[in-house]
Amino acid sequence: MANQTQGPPVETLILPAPAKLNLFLHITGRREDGYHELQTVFQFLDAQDSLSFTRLVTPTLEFQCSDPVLENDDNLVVRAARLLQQWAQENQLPPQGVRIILDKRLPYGGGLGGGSSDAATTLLALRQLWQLPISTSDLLLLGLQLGADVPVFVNGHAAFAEGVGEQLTPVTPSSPWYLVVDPRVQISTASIFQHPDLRRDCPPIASHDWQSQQTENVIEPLVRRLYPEVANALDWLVEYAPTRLTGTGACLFGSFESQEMARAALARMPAQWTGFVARGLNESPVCQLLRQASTDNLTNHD
Ligand SMILES: C[C@@](CO)(OP(=O)(O)O)[C@H](O)COP(=O)(O)OP(=O)(O)OC[C@H]1O[C@@H](n2ccc(N)nc2=O)[C@H](O)[C@@H]1O
Ligand SMILES: Nc1ncnc2c1ncn2[C@@H]1O[C@H](COP(=O)(O)OP(=O)(O)O)[C@@H](O)[C@H]1O
Repeated sequence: MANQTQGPPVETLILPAPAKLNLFLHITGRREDGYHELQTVFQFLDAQDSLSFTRLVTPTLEFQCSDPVLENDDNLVVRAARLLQQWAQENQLPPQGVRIILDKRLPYGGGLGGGSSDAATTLLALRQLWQLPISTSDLLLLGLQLGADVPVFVNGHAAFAEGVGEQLTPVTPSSPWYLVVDPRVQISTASIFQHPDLRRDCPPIASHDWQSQQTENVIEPLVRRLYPEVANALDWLVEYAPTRLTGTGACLFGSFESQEMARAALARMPAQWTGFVARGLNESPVCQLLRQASTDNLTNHD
Protein backbone atom coordinates (compact mmCIF):
# COMPACT_ATOMS: atom_id res chain seq x y z
CA MET A 1 0.00 0.00 0.00
CA ALA A 2 0.77 3.70 0.20
CA ASN A 3 3.86 3.83 -2.03
CA GLN A 4 3.71 7.57 -2.60
CA THR A 5 4.31 8.48 -6.22
CA GLN A 6 4.65 11.83 -7.89
CA GLY A 7 3.11 10.94 -11.25
CA PRO A 8 0.40 13.35 -12.39
CA PRO A 9 -3.14 11.90 -12.31
CA VAL A 10 -4.60 11.43 -15.74
CA GLU A 11 -8.10 10.20 -15.03
CA THR A 12 -10.48 9.99 -12.07
CA LEU A 13 -13.65 7.97 -11.41
CA ILE A 14 -15.87 8.72 -8.41
CA LEU A 15 -18.29 5.93 -7.56
CA PRO A 16 -20.59 4.80 -4.72
CA ALA A 17 -20.54 1.44 -2.92
CA PRO A 18 -24.10 0.76 -1.73
CA ALA A 19 -25.07 -1.20 1.38
CA LYS A 20 -27.17 -4.37 1.17
CA LEU A 21 -29.83 -6.03 3.29
CA ASN A 22 -30.59 -9.73 3.53
CA LEU A 23 -34.40 -9.71 3.22
CA PHE A 24 -34.30 -13.24 4.63
CA LEU A 25 -31.53 -15.72 5.40
CA HIS A 26 -31.90 -19.51 5.49
CA ILE A 27 -29.17 -22.10 6.05
CA THR A 28 -29.78 -25.30 4.12
CA GLY A 29 -26.59 -27.21 4.91
CA ARG A 30 -22.91 -27.21 5.68
CA ARG A 31 -20.12 -27.95 3.19
CA GLU A 32 -17.10 -30.12 3.95
CA ASP A 33 -14.88 -27.02 4.19
CA GLY A 34 -17.10 -25.71 7.04
CA TYR A 35 -18.80 -23.04 4.94
CA HIS A 36 -22.59 -22.98 5.04
CA GLU A 37 -25.01 -23.32 2.15
CA LEU A 38 -27.36 -20.35 2.26
CA GLN A 39 -30.50 -19.11 0.61
CA THR A 40 -31.02 -15.37 0.85
CA VAL A 41 -32.32 -12.35 -1.02
CA PHE A 42 -29.97 -9.40 -1.30
CA GLN A 43 -31.40 -5.94 -1.92
CA PHE A 44 -29.29 -2.78 -2.16
CA LEU A 45 -29.84 0.46 -0.24
CA ASP A 46 -29.41 4.04 -1.39
CA ALA A 47 -26.98 4.47 1.50
CA GLN A 48 -23.36 4.11 0.49
CA ASP A 49 -19.65 4.63 0.87
CA SER A 50 -17.92 6.73 -1.77
CA LEU A 51 -14.68 5.90 -3.58
CA SER A 52 -12.47 7.85 -5.91
CA PHE A 53 -10.01 6.17 -8.29
CA THR A 54 -7.25 8.20 -9.94
CA ARG A 55 -5.09 6.53 -12.55
CA LEU A 56 -1.37 6.94 -11.89
CA VAL A 57 1.32 6.90 -14.53
CA THR A 58 3.44 4.60 -12.35
CA PRO A 59 2.28 1.04 -11.48
CA THR A 60 1.82 1.72 -7.76
CA LEU A 61 -1.16 1.32 -5.45
CA GLU A 62 -1.98 4.16 -3.06
CA PHE A 63 -4.86 3.94 -0.58
CA GLN A 64 -6.35 6.50 1.78
CA CYS A 65 -9.42 6.05 3.97
CA SER A 66 -11.46 8.56 5.97
CA ASP A 67 -11.50 6.02 8.83
CA PRO A 68 -7.92 5.45 10.06
CA VAL A 69 -8.87 2.03 11.49
CA LEU A 70 -9.52 0.80 7.94
CA GLU A 71 -6.49 2.43 6.29
CA ASN A 72 -4.32 -0.65 5.91
CA ASP A 73 -3.16 -3.32 3.47
CA ASP A 74 -5.91 -5.73 4.56
CA ASN A 75 -8.67 -3.43 3.42
CA LEU A 76 -10.84 -5.21 0.89
CA VAL A 77 -10.31 -2.27 -1.49
CA VAL A 78 -6.54 -2.84 -1.51
CA ARG A 79 -7.00 -6.59 -1.83
CA ALA A 80 -9.38 -6.13 -4.78
CA ALA A 81 -6.94 -3.80 -6.55
CA ARG A 82 -4.07 -6.25 -6.00
CA LEU A 83 -6.13 -9.12 -7.42
CA LEU A 84 -6.70 -7.14 -10.62
CA GLN A 85 -3.02 -6.15 -10.86
CA GLN A 86 -2.17 -9.85 -10.52
CA TRP A 87 -4.75 -10.77 -13.18
CA ALA A 88 -3.18 -8.22 -15.55
CA GLN A 89 0.27 -9.65 -14.90
CA GLU A 90 -0.92 -13.23 -15.52
CA ASN A 91 -2.40 -12.05 -18.79
CA GLN A 92 0.83 -10.33 -19.90
CA LEU A 93 -0.70 -6.85 -19.70
CA PRO A 94 1.40 -3.83 -18.71
CA PRO A 95 1.35 -2.99 -14.96
CA GLN A 96 -0.85 -0.03 -14.00
CA GLY A 97 -1.30 2.10 -10.89
CA VAL A 98 -4.07 3.87 -9.03
CA ARG A 99 -4.70 6.15 -6.05
CA ILE A 100 -7.89 5.11 -4.23
CA ILE A 101 -9.61 7.28 -1.62
CA LEU A 102 -12.40 5.63 0.41
CA ASP A 103 -14.89 7.88 2.16
CA LYS A 104 -16.30 5.39 4.69
CA ARG A 105 -19.88 6.27 5.60
CA LEU A 106 -21.52 2.89 6.26
CA PRO A 107 -21.22 1.13 9.63
CA TYR A 108 -19.04 -1.94 9.20
CA GLY A 109 -19.17 -5.43 10.63
CA GLY A 110 -22.95 -5.13 11.03
CA GLY A 111 -24.32 -7.17 8.13
CA LEU A 112 -24.65 -4.24 5.68
CA GLY A 113 -21.91 -5.60 3.40
CA GLY A 114 -20.09 -2.27 3.03
CA GLY A 115 -16.63 -3.85 2.84
CA SER A 116 -17.78 -6.33 0.18
CA SER A 117 -19.43 -3.49 -1.73
CA ASP A 118 -16.24 -1.39 -1.58
CA ALA A 119 -14.35 -4.38 -3.03
CA ALA A 120 -16.89 -4.85 -5.83
CA THR A 121 -16.85 -1.16 -6.76
CA THR A 122 -13.04 -1.35 -6.86
CA LEU A 123 -13.10 -4.34 -9.23
CA LEU A 124 -15.63 -2.65 -11.54
CA ALA A 125 -13.91 0.75 -11.46
CA LEU A 126 -10.41 -0.58 -12.15
CA ARG A 127 -11.60 -2.79 -15.00
CA GLN A 128 -12.82 0.41 -16.63
CA LEU A 129 -10.00 2.76 -15.56
CA TRP A 130 -7.30 0.30 -16.64
CA GLN A 131 -9.27 -0.85 -19.70
CA LEU A 132 -8.83 -4.50 -18.73
CA PRO A 133 -10.33 -7.12 -21.06
CA ILE A 134 -11.73 -9.20 -18.18
CA SER A 135 -15.22 -10.66 -18.51
CA THR A 136 -17.89 -10.07 -15.86
CA SER A 137 -17.94 -13.79 -15.04
CA ASP A 138 -14.17 -13.71 -14.33
CA LEU A 139 -14.67 -10.54 -12.27
CA LEU A 140 -17.33 -12.41 -10.24
CA LEU A 141 -14.84 -15.21 -9.56
CA LEU A 142 -12.21 -12.71 -8.39
CA GLY A 143 -14.87 -11.12 -6.17
CA LEU A 144 -15.74 -14.48 -4.61
CA GLN A 145 -12.10 -14.87 -3.52
CA LEU A 146 -12.57 -11.74 -1.42
CA GLY A 147 -15.85 -12.70 0.26
CA ALA A 148 -19.15 -14.50 -0.23
CA ASP A 149 -21.04 -11.20 -0.47
CA VAL A 150 -18.89 -9.60 -3.18
CA PRO A 151 -20.44 -11.24 -6.32
CA VAL A 152 -23.91 -9.73 -5.83
CA PHE A 153 -22.40 -6.24 -5.77
CA VAL A 154 -20.37 -6.97 -8.93
CA ASN A 155 -23.51 -8.29 -10.62
CA GLY A 156 -25.42 -5.16 -9.63
CA HIS A 157 -28.96 -6.59 -9.42
CA ALA A 158 -31.02 -7.59 -6.37
CA ALA A 159 -30.78 -11.36 -6.25
CA PHE A 160 -31.95 -14.62 -4.75
CA ALA A 161 -28.60 -16.11 -3.77
CA GLU A 162 -27.61 -19.73 -3.12
CA GLY A 163 -24.40 -21.65 -2.50
CA VAL A 164 -22.37 -19.42 -0.19
CA GLY A 165 -23.99 -16.44 -1.88
CA GLU A 166 -22.42 -16.69 -5.34
CA GLN A 167 -25.23 -18.42 -7.29
CA LEU A 168 -27.40 -15.47 -8.21
CA THR A 169 -30.89 -15.29 -9.69
CA PRO A 170 -32.12 -11.71 -10.29
CA VAL A 171 -35.28 -10.77 -8.39
CA THR A 172 -37.30 -7.58 -8.14
CA PRO A 173 -38.79 -7.21 -4.66
CA SER A 174 -40.77 -4.11 -3.71
CA SER A 175 -38.63 -1.13 -2.65
CA PRO A 176 -39.87 0.09 0.73
CA TRP A 177 -38.26 2.70 2.91
CA TYR A 178 -36.13 1.10 5.57
CA LEU A 179 -35.10 2.26 8.98
CA VAL A 180 -31.75 0.55 9.63
CA VAL A 181 -30.77 0.39 13.29
CA ASP A 182 -27.23 -0.30 14.48
CA PRO A 183 -27.40 -1.41 18.12
CA ARG A 184 -23.63 -0.89 18.32
CA VAL A 185 -22.80 -4.47 19.20
CA GLN A 186 -19.95 -6.37 17.50
CA ILE A 187 -20.94 -9.85 16.29
CA SER A 188 -18.32 -12.15 14.79
CA THR A 189 -19.73 -13.85 11.65
CA ALA A 190 -17.33 -16.78 12.13
CA SER A 191 -18.44 -17.39 15.75
CA ILE A 192 -22.13 -17.37 14.78
CA PHE A 193 -21.50 -19.92 12.01
CA GLN A 194 -19.55 -22.14 14.43
CA HIS A 195 -22.25 -22.08 17.11
CA PRO A 196 -23.76 -25.54 17.85
CA ASP A 197 -27.27 -24.09 18.26
CA LEU A 198 -27.40 -22.52 14.80
CA ARG A 199 -30.27 -23.91 12.72
CA ARG A 200 -28.82 -25.48 9.57
CA ASP A 201 -31.69 -27.58 8.22
CA CYS A 202 -33.99 -25.15 6.41
CA PRO A 203 -35.81 -26.86 3.54
CA PRO A 204 -34.66 -25.32 0.24
CA ILE A 205 -37.16 -23.00 -1.44
CA ALA A 206 -37.44 -22.17 -5.14
CA SER A 207 -36.13 -18.81 -6.32
CA HIS A 208 -39.33 -17.98 -8.20
CA ASP A 209 -41.66 -18.27 -5.21
CA TRP A 210 -39.61 -17.02 -2.26
CA GLN A 211 -42.20 -14.29 -1.66
CA SER A 212 -45.02 -16.76 -1.17
CA GLN A 213 -42.98 -18.86 1.30
CA GLN A 214 -42.58 -18.32 5.03
CA THR A 215 -39.12 -16.81 5.34
CA GLU A 216 -37.01 -15.60 8.24
CA ASN A 217 -33.46 -14.84 9.23
CA VAL A 218 -32.56 -18.13 10.98
CA ILE A 219 -29.63 -16.49 12.69
CA GLU A 220 -31.93 -14.10 14.55
CA PRO A 221 -33.04 -16.40 17.43
CA LEU A 222 -29.41 -17.23 18.26
CA VAL A 223 -28.29 -13.60 18.06
CA ARG A 224 -31.25 -12.56 20.24
CA ARG A 225 -30.13 -15.03 22.90
CA LEU A 226 -26.43 -14.17 22.77
CA TYR A 227 -26.78 -10.39 22.41
CA PRO A 228 -29.59 -8.91 24.58
CA GLU A 229 -28.99 -5.43 23.17
CA VAL A 230 -29.85 -6.70 19.68
CA ALA A 231 -32.99 -8.34 21.12
CA ASN A 232 -33.94 -4.98 22.70
CA ALA A 233 -33.51 -3.20 19.37
CA LEU A 234 -35.57 -5.85 17.51
CA ASP A 235 -38.32 -5.59 20.14
CA TRP A 236 -38.31 -1.79 19.90
CA LEU A 237 -38.42 -1.57 16.08
CA VAL A 238 -41.11 -4.23 15.62
CA GLU A 239 -43.55 -1.88 17.38
CA TYR A 240 -43.26 0.36 14.28
CA ALA A 241 -42.76 -2.00 11.34
CA PRO A 242 -42.02 -5.57 10.24
CA THR A 243 -38.44 -6.05 11.41
CA ARG A 244 -35.49 -8.37 10.70
CA LEU A 245 -31.81 -8.82 11.30
CA THR A 246 -29.58 -8.37 8.22
CA GLY A 247 -26.89 -11.02 7.63
CA THR A 248 -25.38 -12.14 10.91
CA GLY A 249 -26.20 -8.76 12.43
CA ALA A 250 -25.95 -6.73 14.47
CA CYS A 251 -27.84 -4.25 12.24
CA LEU A 252 -31.59 -4.71 11.81
CA PHE A 253 -34.14 -3.11 9.55
CA GLY A 254 -37.83 -2.21 9.59
CA SER A 255 -39.82 -1.83 6.35
CA PHE A 256 -42.02 1.27 6.02
CA GLU A 257 -44.47 2.50 3.38
CA SER A 258 -43.07 6.02 3.37
CA GLN A 259 -39.91 7.93 4.14
CA GLU A 260 -41.88 10.08 6.62
CA MET A 261 -42.98 7.04 8.65
CA ALA A 262 -39.43 5.68 8.75
CA ARG A 263 -38.10 9.09 9.81
CA ALA A 264 -40.76 9.41 12.51
CA ALA A 265 -39.63 6.09 14.02
CA LEU A 266 -35.96 7.16 13.75
CA ALA A 267 -36.81 10.33 15.70
CA ARG A 268 -38.05 8.15 18.58
CA MET A 269 -35.12 5.74 18.54
CA PRO A 270 -33.31 5.33 21.89
CA ALA A 271 -30.14 7.42 21.97
CA GLN A 272 -27.76 4.51 22.62
CA TRP A 273 -28.25 3.19 19.07
CA THR A 274 -27.55 4.79 15.69
CA GLY A 275 -29.75 4.52 12.63
CA PHE A 276 -30.54 5.86 9.20
CA VAL A 277 -33.40 5.85 6.71
CA ALA A 278 -32.77 4.53 3.18
CA ARG A 279 -34.70 3.27 0.18
CA GLY A 280 -34.42 -0.28 -1.12
CA LEU A 281 -32.85 -0.49 -4.61
CA ASN A 282 -32.98 -3.39 -7.05
CA GLU A 283 -30.26 -1.96 -9.29
CA SER A 284 -26.89 -0.97 -7.92
CA PRO A 285 -26.07 2.60 -8.99
CA VAL A 286 -22.48 1.54 -9.77
CA CYS A 287 -23.04 -0.14 -13.15
CA GLN A 288 -25.27 2.68 -14.32
CA LEU A 289 -22.69 5.31 -13.35
CA LEU A 290 -19.92 3.34 -15.05
CA ARG A 291 -21.92 3.28 -18.26
CA GLN A 292 -22.23 7.06 -17.99
CA ALA A 293 -18.53 7.34 -17.21
CA SER A 294 -17.67 5.48 -20.38
CA THR A 295 -19.46 8.25 -22.26
CA ASP A 296 -17.31 10.73 -20.34
CA ASN A 297 -19.88 12.09 -17.87
CA LEU A 298 -17.90 10.95 -14.84
CA THR A 299 -14.43 10.67 -16.27
CA ASN A 300 -12.32 13.79 -15.89
CA HIS A 301 -9.41 13.86 -18.29
CA ASP A 302 -6.82 16.16 -16.75
C1 LIG B 1 -23.84 -14.69 5.96
C2 LIG B 1 -23.63 -13.31 5.38
C3 LIG B 1 -24.93 -12.94 4.63
O1 LIG B 1 -24.85 -11.80 3.90
O2 LIG B 1 -23.39 -12.46 6.47
P1 LIG B 1 -22.95 -10.91 6.66
O3 LIG B 1 -21.42 -10.87 6.56
O4 LIG B 1 -23.58 -10.12 5.61
O5 LIG B 1 -23.37 -10.55 8.04
C4 LIG B 1 -22.47 -13.34 4.40
O6 LIG B 1 -22.69 -14.24 3.36
C5 LIG B 1 -21.13 -13.64 5.01
O7 LIG B 1 -20.22 -13.26 4.02
P2 LIG B 1 -18.80 -12.70 4.36
O8 LIG B 1 -18.88 -11.71 5.49
O9 LIG B 1 -18.18 -12.25 3.07
O10 LIG B 1 -18.16 -14.00 4.93
P3 LIG B 1 -16.67 -14.52 4.81
O11 LIG B 1 -15.72 -13.42 5.16
O12 LIG B 1 -16.54 -15.21 3.49
O13 LIG B 1 -16.68 -15.62 6.01
C6 LIG B 1 -16.59 -15.31 7.39
C7 LIG B 1 -16.73 -16.60 8.19
O14 LIG B 1 -18.13 -16.97 8.28
C8 LIG B 1 -18.34 -18.34 8.03
N1 LIG B 1 -19.22 -18.52 6.87
C9 LIG B 1 -19.42 -17.47 6.01
C10 LIG B 1 -20.29 -17.61 4.95
C11 LIG B 1 -20.93 -18.85 4.77
N2 LIG B 1 -21.76 -19.05 3.74
N3 LIG B 1 -20.69 -19.87 5.61
C12 LIG B 1 -19.85 -19.72 6.67
O15 LIG B 1 -19.69 -20.66 7.43
C13 LIG B 1 -16.98 -18.96 7.85
O16 LIG B 1 -16.60 -19.46 9.13
C14 LIG B 1 -16.05 -17.80 7.56
O17 LIG B 1 -14.81 -18.01 8.10
N1 LIG C 1 -13.48 -1.37 2.99
C1 LIG C 1 -13.91 -1.94 4.13
N2 LIG C 1 -15.00 -1.48 4.75
C2 LIG C 1 -15.44 -2.09 5.89
N3 LIG C 1 -14.87 -3.13 6.46
C3 LIG C 1 -13.78 -3.65 5.88
C4 LIG C 1 -13.24 -3.07 4.70
N4 LIG C 1 -12.18 -3.78 4.35
C5 LIG C 1 -12.03 -4.76 5.27
N5 LIG C 1 -13.00 -4.68 6.20
C6 LIG C 1 -13.19 -5.63 7.33
O1 LIG C 1 -14.34 -6.42 7.00
C7 LIG C 1 -15.22 -6.57 8.11
C8 LIG C 1 -16.67 -6.71 7.61
O2 LIG C 1 -17.11 -5.51 7.06
P1 LIG C 1 -18.48 -5.29 6.23
O3 LIG C 1 -18.40 -5.96 4.92
O4 LIG C 1 -18.75 -3.82 6.16
O5 LIG C 1 -19.56 -5.92 7.16
P2 LIG C 1 -20.43 -7.24 7.09
O6 LIG C 1 -19.59 -8.36 6.51
O7 LIG C 1 -20.80 -7.49 8.49
O8 LIG C 1 -21.61 -6.94 6.25
C9 LIG C 1 -14.96 -5.32 8.96
O9 LIG C 1 -15.15 -5.58 10.33
C10 LIG C 1 -13.50 -4.95 8.67
O10 LIG C 1 -12.63 -5.50 9.60
